[in-house]
Amino acid sequence: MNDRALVFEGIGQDFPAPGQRSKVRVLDGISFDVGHGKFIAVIGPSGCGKSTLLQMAAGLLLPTRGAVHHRGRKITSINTEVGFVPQQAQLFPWKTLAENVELPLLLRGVAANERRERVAHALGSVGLKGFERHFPSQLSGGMQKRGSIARTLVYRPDIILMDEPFGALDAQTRMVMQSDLQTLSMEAGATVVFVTHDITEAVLLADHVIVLSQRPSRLLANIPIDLPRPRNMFEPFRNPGFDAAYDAVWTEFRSQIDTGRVH
Ligand SMILES: Nc1ncnc2c1ncn2[C@@H]1O[C@H](COP(=O)(O)OP(=O)(O)OP(=O)(O)O)[C@@H](O)[C@H]1O
Repeated sequence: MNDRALVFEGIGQDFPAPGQRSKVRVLDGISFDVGHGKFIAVIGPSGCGKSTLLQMAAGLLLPTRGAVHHRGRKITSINTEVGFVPQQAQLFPWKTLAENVELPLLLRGVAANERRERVAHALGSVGLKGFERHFPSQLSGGMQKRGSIARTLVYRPDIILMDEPFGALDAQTRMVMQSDLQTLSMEAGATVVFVTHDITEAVLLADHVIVLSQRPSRLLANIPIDLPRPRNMFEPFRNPGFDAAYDAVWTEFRSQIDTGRVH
């Protein structure tokens, strides 16, 4: 199991339902693993438990059944070796961009010289060199998002967990961010688990797409995406093999959308 960065093994999660005696089963027998340096996208209908899986990898929540292993070690408490970029990642408004990005290093007791170097490098890698002294209110939504990604990259986590990080961005900014993320993860050989609702985004970014069903959520498919890299994020259909890969994911996903539709 040590040769895998992350292993989800038979994960089940029941949550208390307000006003009811019985619990709600959210996840049911989910198993998949994440190889070192791989980019995994998790896709599934709203409320199926995608964020819940990420929280388990971060040790913020323990599964009702099964276990998550990180480098062969069962996660039983907060996992400080992963970086988490949540849906609504926010920078602290009273701190400058550089101070925001520096924060995880301060908390880890990294020396001032090294902090400066690593902050400069992280900001450079997300294209924010020159904005160090800006406050978040002086940055666009996309730049703030880049800042929150830099804040995660700066402490070099073993695995990066991203929960719909680009969901709130406009379409153009989103494509630029997807392209930047691909470059970053290719250069750094990063291991990424990326939650999204967007099939195109999943297919363009991932090495494997995990498709989950509606609640109680089961794993419908684990689809390898073998398109050559770098992939063209701006013109998805120009990537050779994109149509077939999109079809493979859509074929699994569509049944989940049809059954949820109100007629
Ligand atoms: N701490 C909790 N207590 C009770 N129920 C919870 C808790 N956390 C999540 N849930 C429930 O578990 C289900 C899955 O939530 P989760 O946020 O993981 O879904 P998701 O697939 O990420 O959804 P979305 O795509 O809409 O963001 C939801 O029905 C939610 O209400």
